[in-house]
Amino acid sequence: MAAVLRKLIQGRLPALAGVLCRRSGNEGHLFLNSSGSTLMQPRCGYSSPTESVIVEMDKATGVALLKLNIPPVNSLSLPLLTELAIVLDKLEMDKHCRGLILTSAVPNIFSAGLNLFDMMDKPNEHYSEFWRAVQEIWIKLYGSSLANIAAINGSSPAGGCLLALCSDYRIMANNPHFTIGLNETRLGIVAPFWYDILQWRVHHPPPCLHLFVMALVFRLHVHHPSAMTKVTRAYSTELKISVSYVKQPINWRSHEIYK
Ligand SMILES: CCCCC/C=C\C/C=C\CCC/C=C/C(=O)SCCNC(=O)CCNC(=O)[C@H](O)C(C)(C)COP(=O)(O)OP(=O)(O)OC[C@H]1O[C@@H](n2cnc3c(N)ncnc32)[C@H](O)[C@@H]1OP(=O)(O)O
Repeated sequence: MAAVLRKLIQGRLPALAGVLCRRSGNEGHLFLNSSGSTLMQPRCGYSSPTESVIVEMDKATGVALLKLNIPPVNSLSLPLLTELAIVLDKLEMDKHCRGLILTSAVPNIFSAGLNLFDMMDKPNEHYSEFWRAVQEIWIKLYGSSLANIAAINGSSPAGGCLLALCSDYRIMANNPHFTIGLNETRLGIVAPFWYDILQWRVHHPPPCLHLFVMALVFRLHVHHPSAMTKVTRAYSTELKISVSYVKQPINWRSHEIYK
């Protein structure tokens, strides 16, 4: 398992899509266009520079690979947040989808955080709309019923880091040039109180979560699918417990865990 994770974080994340497609046989690529509708693409490897969120769905595993695709730095602009929200809604409603991996199609950058130009020289209505969109992504990702992993394949400052924190689990490429953290505090931008929830969860991961995520990653990479079936059977109880742990209620402050 350590070897699998090492592969993942040594810059091979983009290859994951290929792995998923080769494995599934009946794969499709789901793209969101600017009007919010999705287009199925029958081929693996297709890419369009105009699509801001690329979704590659592996029907065999029920895992969707989401790639942020707004060069140069995947900054979280209002249009990107809106498109991402639509994609998350669609996946949430897709009964075949069991999990998602959030990553980037832009080399060396996961996300540069909130789009700075959405936070300056705009009317107040824009700020309200923008902030609502930021909170919506948090609620959709953190509150999702799908298992979700952030595959951080590049730098991820500020809101990019927060975006990754919304996921159940994070794997970051081991590259000394990739940075992550809340650099925006230097500008006086302070994350709101609900950021505590994410921070707390990262520092106190439920023990079973590791097993659950390891199983998911293993499922994606293993060359013999039957091996995974055995693992799933052997650890079925742990997996059930994991799933119940993964999605802590958002109003978790009342949860015993916080007392
Ligand atoms: C959605 C979140 C949900 C979870 C929410 C949970 C809690 C949230 C609570 C609060 C959120 C508030 C806190 C967050 C605040 C922010 O995110 S503020 C944004 C702060 N971001 C930054 O400071 C990033 C600054 N950028 C960099 O450090 C670097 O650009 C880089 C990302 C490391 C990439 O470096 P490099 O490859 O060298 O590229 P360049 O620096 O040359 O940049 C290329 C062009 O991209 C423009 N750009 C960079 N960052 C942004 C940005 N954030 N917004 C808009 N544009 C950006 C940069 O200006 C360059 O443009 P030009 O080529 O010069 O035109």
